[in-house]
Amino acid sequence: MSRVASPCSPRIPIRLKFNTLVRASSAKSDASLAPPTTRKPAKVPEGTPVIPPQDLASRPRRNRRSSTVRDAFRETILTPSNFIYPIFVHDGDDDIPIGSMPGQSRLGWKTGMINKVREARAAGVNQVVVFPKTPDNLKTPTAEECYNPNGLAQRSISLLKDTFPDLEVYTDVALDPYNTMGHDGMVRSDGVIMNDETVYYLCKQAVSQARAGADVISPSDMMDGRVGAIREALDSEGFTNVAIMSYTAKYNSAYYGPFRDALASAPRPGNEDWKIPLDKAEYQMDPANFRECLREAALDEAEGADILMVKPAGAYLDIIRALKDSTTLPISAYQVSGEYSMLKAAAAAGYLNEEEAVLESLISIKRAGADLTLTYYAVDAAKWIQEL
Ligand SMILES: NCc1[nH]cc(CCC(=O)O)c1CC(=O)O
Ligand SMILES: [Mg+2]
Repeated sequence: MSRVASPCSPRIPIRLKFNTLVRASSAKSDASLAPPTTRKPAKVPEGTPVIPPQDLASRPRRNRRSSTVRDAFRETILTPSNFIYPIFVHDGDDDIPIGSMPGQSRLGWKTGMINKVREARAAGVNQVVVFPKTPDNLKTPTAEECYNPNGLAQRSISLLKDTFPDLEVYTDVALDPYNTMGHDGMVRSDGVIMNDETVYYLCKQAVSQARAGADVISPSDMMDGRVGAIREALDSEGFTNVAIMSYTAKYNSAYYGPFRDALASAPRPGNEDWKIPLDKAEYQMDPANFRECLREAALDEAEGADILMVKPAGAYLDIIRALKDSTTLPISAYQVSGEYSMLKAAAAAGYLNEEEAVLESLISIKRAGADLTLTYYAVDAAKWIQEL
């Protein structure tokens, strides 16, 4: 009995010869299309058509046929040591749930923060990034509170390092949590966000965080030249071991909404006298653009960044892959508040299996090239991974 050639896969002569021999000696009926085996034959549903097998040299499904085989060939494995957990702190005692981010709270900077970090460490997550919620009365147009040695961020960093010396503490460098106008930089009356004046304060902010014990300074502001300026400021103060994780390709994204809610840091409307842009398009990147990410990456690398970040993550996997291929520096990606809240909302509505969808999103980010992932799911995901 001769086999039916598949129209798209040419016959391979050697296979045909072997096949013909086998068929010639044993083929008698349709039943012989099943391979000879001493194992009990599996049943097929009634109505299954009896057809000769396709003549395929390659059947990718062979490498997916059992969980042992799938485990053996899995390229991307999540580990909690790649996660960075972003925490929000406030200058009070109680933890205050964040409405737009179910499951996340503004933690009391003492007890709540320490308890949460202890829980994260128990799950294997030993890296955090700290975001302070500045009380309104401490905000100014030029954001001096950002480098207050006794500010909330500085106190929180200190307490974390005193309590957990081996915890890797990342800090946020930008003016928006301290700026009355809700921008990452200082705003001029014509609505221009001033670059170099802002960088001067970012350097003071970075040094104050290093003095408090920070391990990694993370500028999230997107001002030009800030990585080099911060590197120089840190070095000149003796902090040559403090690293910089630059928000290199940070896009002007709607997915930051819940975060701005959490910190009450959204841009405020201005007036005739003082124009305040209601978005961050002047400094964050246009989501429509790709090539700019390579330019930003080359600059940050030349200026001395230790880690390059892409943000957001899920909708920017092409950017993660491009940076990964353009540098030998480690790449991080930030699964931002909006990505978290979308997954939470869909899970709460019963539209998605939360654990499966979240782990898939994190695998995809890592597969795209992220060495580190900042995610509000860090602790949950670490626990799920341990249970797998
Ligand atoms: N410097 C601001 C900053 N740092 C981190 C985030 C967003 C993080 C998130 O959405 O989870 C933002 C928001 C923004 O740029 O407006
Ligand atoms: Mg830049």
